[in-house]
Amino acid sequence: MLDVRGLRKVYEGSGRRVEAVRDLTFTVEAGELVCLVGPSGCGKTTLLKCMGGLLAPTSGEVTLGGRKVDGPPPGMAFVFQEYGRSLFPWMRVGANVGLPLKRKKGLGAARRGELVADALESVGLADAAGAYPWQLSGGMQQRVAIARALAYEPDVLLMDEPFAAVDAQTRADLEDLVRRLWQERSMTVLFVTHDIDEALYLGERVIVLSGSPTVVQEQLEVDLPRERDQLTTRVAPRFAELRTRVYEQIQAAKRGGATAARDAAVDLRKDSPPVR
Ligand SMILES: Nc1ncnc2c1ncn2[C@@H]1O[C@H](COP(=O)(O)OP(=O)(O)OP(=O)(O)O)[C@@H](O)[C@H]1O
Repeated sequence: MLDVRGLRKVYEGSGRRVEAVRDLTFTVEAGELVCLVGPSGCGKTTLLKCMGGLLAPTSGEVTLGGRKVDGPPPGMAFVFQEYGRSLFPWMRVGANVGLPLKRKKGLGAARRGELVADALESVGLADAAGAYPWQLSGGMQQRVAIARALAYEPDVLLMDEPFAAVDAQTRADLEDLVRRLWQERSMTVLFVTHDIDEALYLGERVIVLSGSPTVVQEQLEVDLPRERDQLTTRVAPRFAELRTRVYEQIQAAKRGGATAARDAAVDLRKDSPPVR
């Protein structure tokens, strides 16, 4: 459904040339929850911006439901890392959440109000509509950002390291929130993180990226039970095996770039879960 083919992105300008993404090809099926994990600076944000039509690739293409993405597609919503910057401080929470709905044609004020209330309810902030973002904690502000994406009723939700700036306890709660919302709302979710444990806890599939210039190093199915729990899932022997495997891949990528990483992938595949 969401297809990335031969995606390459080179930044040029100010006497600097950076090949951020070299050659990325993968597919995310409708209704999947896929995590992308890779070392810092490997081009994860660049990739998401290209997927969301916010940045034009140098070559290759992204298609959504067979249509080429060349601007933000209807039905796609984003949640970024910097919740502090993504919410307008002079608008109340309800107005922030309702803002993108103005892009949806033919939506009356009453329906907009329902969608906002429903989204805030979904993230446990039903009573916060009248507050200003700066009156809320960091974790609550990130919930507001998630509610704003949900109110839009997206088919596809792109999340770019959304929990990097919150404390560990809040992060665990927000991870559980994402899994619950994904199950309840049947959305396609693509979640970018540099945190291996987070990728494995959340994802049904994990795509491991190499260091920059980036290629897809490996994709693995997360064959953990669908019902996950912060206590039991993270200490399961299978979770530890998967974590070791992804960690090895990322280390190989850092040591020797994409080629060494692909060699490591071949070794690891001998006793591995299904790889697409
Ligand atoms: N607008 C830009 N102009 C020039 N170079 C850029 C631009 N944006 C990103 N880059 C470069 O592209 C590379 C990938 O950056 P990107 O932010 O996509 O990586 P990332 O994996 O999201 O990083 P991190 O994990 O640290 O957030 C980096 O070398 C970065 O300096």
